[in-house]
Amino acid sequence: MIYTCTITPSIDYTTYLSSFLPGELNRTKEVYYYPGGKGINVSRVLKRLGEDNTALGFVGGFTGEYIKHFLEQENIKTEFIDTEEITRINVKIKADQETELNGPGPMIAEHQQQELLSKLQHLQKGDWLVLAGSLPETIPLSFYKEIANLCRQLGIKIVLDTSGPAFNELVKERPFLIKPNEHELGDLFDTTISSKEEAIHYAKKLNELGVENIIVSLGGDGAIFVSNDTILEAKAPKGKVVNTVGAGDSLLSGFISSYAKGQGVPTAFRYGVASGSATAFQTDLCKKEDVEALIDQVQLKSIKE
Ligand SMILES: Nc1ncnc2c1ncn2[C@@H]1O[C@H](COP(=O)(O)OP(=O)(O)OP(=O)(O)O)[C@@H](O)[C@H]1O
Ligand SMILES: O=P(O)(O)OC[C@@]1(O)O[C@H](CO)[C@@H](O)[C@@H]1O
Repeated sequence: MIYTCTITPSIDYTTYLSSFLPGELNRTKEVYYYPGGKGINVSRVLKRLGEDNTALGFVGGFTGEYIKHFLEQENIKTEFIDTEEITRINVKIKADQETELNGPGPMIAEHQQQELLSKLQHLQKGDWLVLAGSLPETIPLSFYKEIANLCRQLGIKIVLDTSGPAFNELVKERPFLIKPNEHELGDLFDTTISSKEEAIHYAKKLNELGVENIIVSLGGDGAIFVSNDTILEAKAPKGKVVNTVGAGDSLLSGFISSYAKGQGVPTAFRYGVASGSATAFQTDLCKKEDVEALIDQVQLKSIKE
């Protein structure tokens, strides 16, 4: 079974305008209220690609209820822990540029952290745990390490798509797979990544530190895959970009859904990149048929060191 865990979910209030003027009253006609947060996006895309999964994490208030209800409507199993705080609403403004306003994560009390650990103790050998989205600094780093240790003891594949100080610590715990974008990869090494060669160089360093598989997403330029014995470059399909929110989460979901079925890395990576682009080309997250329509347009190249 695949589990996702979103410590900081959101409702993504997504609106489209022909132009956005900061400091002015902007009236908008096209709005969407999507359940969001990276792990939740991964759950939604996995389900659309045919993978049953369970969404874990913390939600609260009327926004939390909305998220639970939305996911249940999509037949996604949820086992959220209730917070006393209202789950944040993130604002995504799509005009000539994409502007995002993400709220802070919730305060998670000690007993709520323990509740999550107890749920994780029921995972079985061979299960996957995708820990995705920002990790609040109000939770001690030791908690995230406890999660990683538990997964190692239980034989669970841990996948990380996160950022910040907790991410810096968690990469040392030898996760199975991580998916930074080029900025997040740069932040890990206190540097700026400005070329594919640099992305490969730093991804290799992570591999040497014990991360088994690294996917570096490069937006419209596609992505890089690095493991012990493989370096792949994938060029993304070209198309009209509508909303890139969740494109990285879709890339991860596509990769996991294919890999978990026993398909090899090149097939899974190609499927992942097609999923990321399929999401970028529409308002909501991609569906299976959108991904399959793009597969043949993903150009894969093996890179020799
Ligand atoms: N402009 C684009 N054109 C085509 N494909 C795109 C574009 N932007 C993103 N993608 C696809 O989505 C994948 C992930 O994109 P990106 O690197 O922007 O992820 P991210 O920064 O993690 O995004 P997010 O955090 O919003 O999920 C890319 O590898 C690519 O396949
Ligand atoms: O604030 P975080 O947790 O870093 O990112 C949250 C978020 O921007 O990421 C998702 C897209 O990847 C959105 O659904 C959500 O609003």
